Amino acid sequence: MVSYVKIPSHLKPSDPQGPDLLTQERNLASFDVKELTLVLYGIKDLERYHTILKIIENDPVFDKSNIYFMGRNELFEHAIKKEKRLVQLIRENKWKVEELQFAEWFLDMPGPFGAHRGMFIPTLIGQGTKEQKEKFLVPALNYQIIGCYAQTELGHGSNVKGLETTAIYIPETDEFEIHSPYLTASKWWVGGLGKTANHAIVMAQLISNGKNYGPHPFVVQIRDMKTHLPLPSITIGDIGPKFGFNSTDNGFILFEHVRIPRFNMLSKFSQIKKGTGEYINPPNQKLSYGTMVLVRAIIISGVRVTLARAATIAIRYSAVRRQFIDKDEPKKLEDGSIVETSILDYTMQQYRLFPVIAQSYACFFTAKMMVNLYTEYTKQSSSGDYSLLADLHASSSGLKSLTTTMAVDSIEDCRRACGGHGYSSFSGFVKFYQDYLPNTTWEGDNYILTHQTARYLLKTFRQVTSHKNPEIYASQSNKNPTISYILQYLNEPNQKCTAITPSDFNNHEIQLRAFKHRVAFLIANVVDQIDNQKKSWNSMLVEINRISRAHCQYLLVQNFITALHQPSEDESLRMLHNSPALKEVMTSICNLFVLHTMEKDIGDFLESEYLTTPQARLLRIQVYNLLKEIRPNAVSLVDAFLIPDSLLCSALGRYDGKVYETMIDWASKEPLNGMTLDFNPNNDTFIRKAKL
Ligand SMILES: CCCCCCCCCCCCCC(=O)SCCNC(=O)CCNC(=O)[C@H](O)C(C)(C)COP(=O)(O)OP(=O)(O)OC[C@H]1O[C@@H](n2cnc3c(N)ncnc32)[C@H](O)[C@@H]1OP(=O)(O)O
Ligand SMILES: Cc1cc2nc3c(=O)[nH]c(=O)nc-3n(C[C@H](O)[C@H](O)[C@H](O)COP(=O)(O)OP(=O)(O)OC[C@H]3O[C@@H](n4cnc5c(N)ncnc54)[C@H](O)[C@@H]3O)c2cc1C
Repeated sequence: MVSYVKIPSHLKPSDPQGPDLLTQERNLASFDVKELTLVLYGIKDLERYHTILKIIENDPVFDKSNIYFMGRNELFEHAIKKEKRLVQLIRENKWKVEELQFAEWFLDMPGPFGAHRGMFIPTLIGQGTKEQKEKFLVPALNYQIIGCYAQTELGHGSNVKGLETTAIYIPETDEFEIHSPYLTASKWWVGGLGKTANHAIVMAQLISNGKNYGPHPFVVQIRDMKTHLPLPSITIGDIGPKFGFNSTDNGFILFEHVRIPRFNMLSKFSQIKKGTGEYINPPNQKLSYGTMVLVRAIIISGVRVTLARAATIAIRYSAVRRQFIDKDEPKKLEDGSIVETSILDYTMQQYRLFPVIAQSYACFFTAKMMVNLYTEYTKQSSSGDYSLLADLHASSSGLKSLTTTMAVDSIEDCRRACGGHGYSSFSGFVKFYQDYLPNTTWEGDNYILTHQTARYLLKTFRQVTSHKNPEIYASQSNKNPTISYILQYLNEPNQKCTAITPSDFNNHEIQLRAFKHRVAFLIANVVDQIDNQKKSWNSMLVEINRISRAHCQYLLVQNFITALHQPSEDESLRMLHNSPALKEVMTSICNLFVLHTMEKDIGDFLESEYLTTPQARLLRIQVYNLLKEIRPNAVSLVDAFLIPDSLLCSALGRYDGKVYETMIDWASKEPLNGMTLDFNPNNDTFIRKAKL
């Protein structure tokens, strides 16, 4: 890229230690960073990581050096080129999902084929029959057709049952007629629809013989395969500029009595019989919502790397950045000179940032749990057993809500912790934050999703308590954490925390009891208000949100603690258990995650009377103790995430710590610097290109 400003060559580094500060930090580590990286990725995935990264970093099409200077059209064009190149690479290297996941992560650009891979293909796999897979999935996998997932409408997104697009069965021609009766029925927000896709999975109200059977998925060809123009009676457009995600063409579409063959209704679970229009019920009414459950689980699995990325930038920058001389503990160099303090040494900075590292590790263990639960569900459902669906839906909804909210809050916390430079695009936070933000809204608004989890929790509580002998559920409590904590609460509703010193709060049994007691207490309270005090659902929504959050925080805590203690067949966990140094640092991180989470929601723990006010003070002291304990390992803990510089795309978070050199180098490439100002105030075109 062209540099428009010549930087004077006489400049000496004002901080002689400069980037070496990171080396010094790295020397403080109490554990082997490579070993921890191996735990996080596993041997096979780490090999994949390096292979794919090399390919991506060496390909000029994926070059990101210009990315912060691009406008919408340029971004979109760039994204299309990347997508095409990615497809070539998939073909050339025969990449499978495992490789593709790394490639998409490293590319770090929401692209117009994202919904094709992330929504269209999974829906065909999950909801199509064998014949439908042959017709649609095979060409989709070969990129001969490009699809999108058109569910949300201008007027309805969260309320899927309220969608207005209709699919009416016409027995005479054995077709469905897809129609948008109102403006509000216009499909809206659909990724890849605006300019790219030629097929769509359209969620529409299925109507046969005058009866409405609710939303079902239909495959609709929307553009001509040769001209790429919208097919007759179909209106398509891009929805316009957005908060972020501008490299993707989110679109809208309206249908005017568009006919499609009956074959195009995805019919793995429910069908319409030819001619009679008879509806065949699915084994479970919610199976047509299957894609949402899968994608929520995938989103949860991705949170850990989002948090890791934010923490990496903020921690490295905080180690390099110095402000003020700490009067009580001035920082001395070997030659005795006093230098300003690294901002990472300020306890407030640690309090803001170390919990983000801890959240990332916590999400790592819960992602494993989510993948296991989803795999188990897939296994059982393939033989017709859908009994795990309710559990899966409840935990994936609540965890998607909790973890993505945590992620966006933490990205912003990390950005602010970088001061003024955090506001520059060069920090690596701006586009990252903008593109990540929709995760709190898509695949279910984060507040709406907590209703689903709470529904399940209340139902389980009522089931257990209404039984004459609640102990009947004891045999299920091993597998079902909700039943386990409800039973514990019913047996001992007045449990008290036994901690008498700050370090007692490191006891994992005390921690687990605190979370279990708190959530069961809150659920019991909501059940009482709804069932006995006859409060309406709406009047309880704040509490509904609170119990979902409390339940999911408990899951994160439980998964972390279990991972540290329980013998496991899992390769990563075995490596962790076999290394005392790793176990020690992970235990500190786990304690920080648990106690910081408690401290943030201390009101709940006091209200449930598990904690006393003096104990709440002790807990806070233990949080401060943990910050001190973790401080020497902070940089190494983020290094272990192994987020490559090419992905971070950050002047602040670079591995080598050359923050200031990069800031001015990138600033010199700002295209505005290649223009001169015309000072004539009467001239409208006051900016013109410089002759460089
Ligand atoms: C390689 C891959 C890469 C992937 C990259 C990812 C990129 C991603 C890019 C993403 C791009 C963005 C793409 C996009 O954004 S695509 C659009 C996504 N849209 C949404 O997520 C909409 C959110 N809304 C809903 O899901 C529903 O309308 C809700 C759930 C709110 C209500 O629904 P409804 O009003 O119908 O139900 P009800 O509340 O009366 O409850 C009735 C019963 O049903 C049960 N129930 C409800 N739902 C489910 C379910 N799903 N599975 C199993 N069960 C379910 C429920 O527990 C209850 O059970 P019970 O209590 O009666 O027993
Ligand atoms: C970048 C991006 C990409 C997207 N891609 C796709 C796509 O490819 N395909 C697709 O189909 N959709 C897509 N979506 C749409 C997305 O799934 C919806 O926006 C999302 O499901 C939320 O629905 P909504 O917009 O109708 O919000 P609304 O439901 O209108 O929510 C607005 C507010 O009202 C509150 N609210 C609503 N109902 C209740 C209630 N009952 N109780 C309490 N509070 C309530 C919500 O909490 C929220 O705060 C995308 C969205 C974005 C931002």
